[in-house]
Amino acid sequence: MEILRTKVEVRSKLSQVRNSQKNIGFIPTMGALHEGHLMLVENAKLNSDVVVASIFVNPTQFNNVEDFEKYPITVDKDLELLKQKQVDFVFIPTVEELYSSKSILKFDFGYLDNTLEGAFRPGHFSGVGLVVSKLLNIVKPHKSYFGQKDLQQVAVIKRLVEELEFDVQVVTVPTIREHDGLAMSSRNIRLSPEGRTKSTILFQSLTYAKDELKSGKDWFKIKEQVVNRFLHSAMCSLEYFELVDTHTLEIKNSISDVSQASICIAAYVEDVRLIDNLEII
Ligand SMILES: Nc1ncnc2c1ncn2[C@@H]1O[C@H](COP(=O)(O)OP(=O)(O)OP(=O)(O)O)[C@@H](O)[C@H]1O
Ligand SMILES: CC(C)(CO)[C@@H](O)C(=O)[O-]
Ligand code: BAL
Repeated sequence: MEILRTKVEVRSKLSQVRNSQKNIGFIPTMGALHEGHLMLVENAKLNSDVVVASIFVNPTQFNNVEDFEKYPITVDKDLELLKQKQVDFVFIPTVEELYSSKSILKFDFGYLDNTLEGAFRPGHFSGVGLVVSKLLNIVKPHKSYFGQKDLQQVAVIKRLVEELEFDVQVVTVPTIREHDGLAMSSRNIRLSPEGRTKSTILFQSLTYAKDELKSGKDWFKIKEQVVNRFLHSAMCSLEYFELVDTHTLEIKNSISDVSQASICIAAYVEDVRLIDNLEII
């Protein structure tokens, strides 16, 4: 496995790969790797000749300074895991390397910027759009892999790729969970043992709502129950709990007029903000 730190190195190594007619699979990450990230790598390994991962905690996508400063960093362990998975190249740029000039470009993803994550994290998707555009332009992969855990991010990136004509296929990989259902996330390691136990409320709320919806219960009643459950749970506070069209992320009040629906949740457990979602149909 080769570690690349500059854009020049990445461009030079990967143009050789492309010239030898090999396919490149790319997994962008912010590090603090877990089984969810490794599943993206495994998918890439199955479908590409050469696998490239990046580790970069992108400052422009953080709307909250404390969240940025507390973002877990475990580079040595990450490199060990990527090596075990036989990743070919890892790109680890510094902030100066990717943002050599202070960016003035902003992305506006319209509706996607004003709902769910967009509404609670102003500027977040603009930062994601910016860094993903940079990474795709530097790595020029044939396929790029993203987790379904960040459902809205997938919608944003698909839109970015479509509108800016990036020549890449966006592949979505299902969410990998802990044994008790908690979606794996780098931020989980910030939870105290008690917070970790309480954090199952997210997945439990999703599965409860899915079962109730399937048995015909009214969405507003289900949502009320979930809101109440959070109000009675010390350490946990709900930010949103919404039924959406899986593709457009449009908010729905029932599953009667959609072909694919998901429930999306964001909640704080202690001071850690967690998100998750579950496909309903
Ligand atoms: N549990 C998971 N299952 C599948 N993919 C995941 C999972 N967690 C993260 N990913 C995907 O891995 C990629 C890199 O994500 P990132 O490095 O932000 O990790 P993360 O665990 O989502 O961290 P956090 O949510 O704390 O920011 C993204 O495409 C993300 O959707
Ligand atoms: C796609 C991404 C690597 C961009 O920084 C990040 O948002 C993430 O890890 O999901
Ligand atoms: N995986 C999402 C990245 C973020 O929370 O900023």
